[in-house]
Amino acid sequence: MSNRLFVALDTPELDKARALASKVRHHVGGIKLGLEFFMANGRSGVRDMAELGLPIFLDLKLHDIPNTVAKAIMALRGLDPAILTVHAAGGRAMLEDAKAAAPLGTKVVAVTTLTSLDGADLKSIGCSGDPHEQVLRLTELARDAGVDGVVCSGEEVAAAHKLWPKGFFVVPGVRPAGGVVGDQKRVVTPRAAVNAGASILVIGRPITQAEDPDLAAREIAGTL
Ligand SMILES: O=C(O)c1cc(=O)[nH]c(=O)n1[C@@H]1O[C@H](COP(=O)(O)O)[C@@H](O)[C@H]1O
Repeated sequence: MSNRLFVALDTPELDKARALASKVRHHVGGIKLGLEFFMANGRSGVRDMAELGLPIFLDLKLHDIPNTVAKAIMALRGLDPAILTVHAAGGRAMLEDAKAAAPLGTKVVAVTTLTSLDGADLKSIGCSGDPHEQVLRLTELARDAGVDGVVCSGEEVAAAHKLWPKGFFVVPGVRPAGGVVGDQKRVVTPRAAVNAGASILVIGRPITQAEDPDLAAREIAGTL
C-alpha cells in the first residue's frame, strides 16, 4: 500500500464526511467509516463515499455469537470494503466464521485491545494481563483463526508483528508529537508506528479537527 494513512471520518453527517474526504484525498491511502457514520447513513452512505475512489475501511467492530456475526457480514454483501473489523474477543469460532462470510477481497482484521484502554481498565473488566500480553494473546488467536490481521496500538505492534510476520497490522491511537491525546491511552507518533511494523495507520481528530485538514494530512503523510 503506497500511502499507509487512513483517515477516520468519525461523523454522522454524510456531507461533512464527503467534504473532508475530498479535502484530504491526495494525502491519504483510504478512508475509515465507523459506527457513527454507518448508524446514520447505512449502506447507501458507504456507497456514496466509495464513489470518491479511495479504499474503504468499514470499522463496525462486530462482536456477537458466530452465527450473528457471519450473517451481519453477509448482509454487507455488495459493499465489499477493503477492510472490515470484528472484535478478537468474540473468540476463535466467531473469527473463523467472520472470515468465511467476508468477500475474498475484504481483509478481516480483529481488534485486540482498544487503544482507549490501559492496564487498570483491563483489570476492571476481569482481564489479568497488561495490554501488551492481552494484545499478543489475541494476535495469536486471530492468526490461528485465519483472519487477515489485527488492530493494536503502536506500543505492541512490533511484538505482534514478530508473532505473525505475514499479518496485516492496523494501528490507531496515533498522534503527531505533542498532539492532543483525548480519550486515547496507548499512543505513539505516526513515524514510530510505521517503524514498529504498522501496515496502516488510522488517524482521525488530528486531521479532521485541524484548522486545515488537508495540510494536517499532508504533514502527517510527509513524516511516514
Ligand atoms: O478499530 C479501530 O479503528 C480503532 C481501534 C482502537 O483500538 N482504537 C481506535 O481509536 N480505533 C479507531 O481509530 C480512530 C481513532 O480516532 P482518533 O483518536 O480521532 O485519531 C477512531 O475511529 C476509533 O474508532
